[in-house]
Amino acid sequence: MTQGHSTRSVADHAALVDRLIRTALSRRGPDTVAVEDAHGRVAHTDLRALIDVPSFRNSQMDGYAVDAAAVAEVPVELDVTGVVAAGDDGGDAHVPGTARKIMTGAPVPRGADAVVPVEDTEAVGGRVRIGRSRRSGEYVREQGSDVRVGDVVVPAGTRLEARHVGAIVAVGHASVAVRPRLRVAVVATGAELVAPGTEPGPGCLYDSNGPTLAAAAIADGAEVTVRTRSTDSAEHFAAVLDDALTRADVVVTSGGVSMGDFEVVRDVLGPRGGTFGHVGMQPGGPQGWTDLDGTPVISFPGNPVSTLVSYLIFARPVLRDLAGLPALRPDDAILVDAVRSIPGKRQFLRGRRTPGGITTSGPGSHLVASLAAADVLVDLPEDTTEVPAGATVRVWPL
Ligand SMILES: Nc1nc2c(c(=O)[nH]1)N[C@H]1C(S)=C(S)[C@@H](COP(=O)(O)OP(=O)(O)OC[C@H]3O[C@@H](n4cnc5c(N)ncnc54)[C@H](O)[C@@H]3O)O[C@H]1N2
Ligand code: MOO
Repeated sequence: MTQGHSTRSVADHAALVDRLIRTALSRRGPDTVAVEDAHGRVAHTDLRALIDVPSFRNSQMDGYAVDAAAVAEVPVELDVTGVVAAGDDGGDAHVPGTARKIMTGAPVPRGADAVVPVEDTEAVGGRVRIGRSRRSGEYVREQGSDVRVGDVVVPAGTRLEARHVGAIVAVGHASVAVRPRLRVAVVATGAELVAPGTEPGPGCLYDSNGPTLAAAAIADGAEVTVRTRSTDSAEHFAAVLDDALTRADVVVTSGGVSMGDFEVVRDVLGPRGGTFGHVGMQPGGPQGWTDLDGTPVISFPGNPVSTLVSYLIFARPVLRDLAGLPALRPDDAILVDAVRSIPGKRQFLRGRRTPGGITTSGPGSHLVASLAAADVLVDLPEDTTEVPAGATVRVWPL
């Protein structure tokens, strides 16, 4: 990608960013975390059962443990030989032709093979009248009927949701090996930028790209370990960058990549092996990337819409995949009004779903409030120049 000459395709640049970020993360080994901290992490290996579940035969109902043969003919009255509660051991073996009161989850006494729910019984002194017959196995949860020792309970690569955490605890794990979480440094550049909550001087504005990129990376499962700003001084940017490199697997920068006199990102990273040029899209044309001894620096253009669209197209898919989050898929939708597109560039318009179809906002890359009002990106292919009202277009969720 040579400045001003060649233009890379969106797909080529996306593949490059994907490879750089995956390679960077692959240098880190798995983390081991307590099961309490495993939610939202991604299983590094297949998680197998360390014990059978259930680990002992137990009752599915509050009722009476019996041998099915004793209740084949009903009604019948049986002697009650005791009570088994959850947490008890199974007690003495069952004597055929008797009943033992039993609670849900309590071990079924050896020799008993069915449970009659309490609703179908009536206590009569020290005996119980059984009003309904039950077959062998009814309301008995057999050992290993859910999972057996050694079975895979959660495959490698699964993002651990509440249900997975419950299952891995139930099968005996106290800690779990998970993929490392991608550590992202966000560096916004520009002499004009001020922190939220401070008074912008003349010509200055709030740094909205830094918080945008950090929020987006967190939403896509990464850990944002550095959030910082640099002026357009090469010394300042180099110092900020060198610090970020010690704390992150990937550095994302915004601004300073186009053709002005103060393009600090390009000026500092170009001599360190960076590549800066154009990708055939709008917004987000100017892009850069640098491999700093295995830590990729992905450089997005500074316009707020360009920064976020660049992130969504180039970084979001790989971040979501590394975090075990499902890939976002495009839909087809109807355009309310006709739109134009720049020939030779893939265009991403900001759109909003309405009952009548997708409405679009202006194409300007500074329209940060219109961006907030949008909920889809309308994806127009390179060869499109005009799309009439009522046409079907491809839209991505924002
Ligand atoms: N002669 C040319 N000029 C420009 C070209 C070009 O090809 N030739 N490309 C234009 C396009 S497209 C874009 S996009 C921008 C990209 O410029 P930079 O990446 O160098 O970004 P800056 O100049 O630093 O800033 C652009 C714009 O965005 C505002 N900005 C920057 N950072 C932030 C931030 N963190 N939060 C909020 N707003 C930010 C900045 O104030 C500028 O208005 O270049 C065009 N020019
Ligand atoms: O590509 Mo710039 O990103 O059009 O505004």
